[in-house]
Amino acid sequence: MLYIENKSLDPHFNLALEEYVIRHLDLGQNVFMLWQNEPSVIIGRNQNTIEEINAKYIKENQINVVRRLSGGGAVYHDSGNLNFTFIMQDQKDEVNNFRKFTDPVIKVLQSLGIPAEFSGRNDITIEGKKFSGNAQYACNNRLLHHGTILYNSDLSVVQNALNVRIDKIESKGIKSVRSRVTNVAPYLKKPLSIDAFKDILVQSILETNDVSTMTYQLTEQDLEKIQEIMEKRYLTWEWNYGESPAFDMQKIRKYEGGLLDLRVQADNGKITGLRIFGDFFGKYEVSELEQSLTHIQYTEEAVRNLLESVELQKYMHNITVEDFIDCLFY
Ligand SMILES: Nc1ncnc2c1ncn2[C@@H]1O[C@H](COP(=O)(O)OC(=O)CCCC[C@@H]2CCSS2)[C@@H](O)[C@H]1O
Repeated sequence: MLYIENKSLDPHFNLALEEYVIRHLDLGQNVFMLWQNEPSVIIGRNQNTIEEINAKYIKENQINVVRRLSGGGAVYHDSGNLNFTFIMQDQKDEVNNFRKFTDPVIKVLQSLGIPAEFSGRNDITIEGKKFSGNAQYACNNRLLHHGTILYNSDLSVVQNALNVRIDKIESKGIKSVRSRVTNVAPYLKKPLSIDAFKDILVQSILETNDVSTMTYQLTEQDLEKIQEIMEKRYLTWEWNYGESPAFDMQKIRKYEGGLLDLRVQADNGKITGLRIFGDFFGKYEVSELEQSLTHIQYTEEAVRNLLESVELQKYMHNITVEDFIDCLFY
């Protein structure tokens, strides 16, 4: 097993690094990595991004939203959350064997006096509260297993960033399990910094006290390729939002000018169908507006541009562009 040290806190870089290692880097050995992100929501491969995030909170708090290659639900990361990744050379038959990868982590925690246990489908918990979610991705006969460890994250943000009014949305995407979460650090008998915890973890996984002899340093060439992957995928709106599966949604809100009721169908990040109801009145048929909004990108910017260009007041005398945007996106 080789260790790749990675100090980046950029989720786009970190997910591109994982992809680079599993798809392109051949070190002739299995690889282990530990990494942290600045505040980010990491969306599962088959999820509907818009459904998983609290868009308003995410914008106000400048939280990144990035989709990963592995399946499963949406999770929140900040620098108090430690991620671990195993990339196995030839592990077809290990797919879905989560315990093989969570057991070594559980062992370390137990050695620190923490009653951690594997639970359910893909979690590690303490006293029934989740602190680690795990997911896998297989490619070219290799297997990537990664998991989170909430060490000393801001748990109030976890709830806020992922908090969505699910009742308003019906989706074909996979919904996250909104389970109760906890940090690890408060359970330690003696306080330990996240860096010290990292050292203990990597030494245990690599079964050595001298990690440096088993550490691979990324080369300039590696970094260039990671940068390429990052730009082609993880920094694009198309990947992070556009990949979302089709969904149907109804949003009803009351504004100063009256009720607004929007029914939206979207696919691949585009609005594919829209009906507008409510107690507004205008000079023109609202179906004209519905048609203009259909087939444009399902982004705040695209919708705002369109609404401003058609003079919304012609169709809905008493509803402002801001009301419409609020109803559709927040
Ligand atoms: N950081 C973190 N760690 C553990 N659990 C979390 C976290 N953030 C949120 N949650 C809780 O888990 C559920 C989602 O659980 P669910 O089981 O739906 O999804 C997962 O666990 C996916 C794990 C992906 C791990 C990858 C490893 C590196 S990149 S991301 C969410 O609604 C919260 O209640």
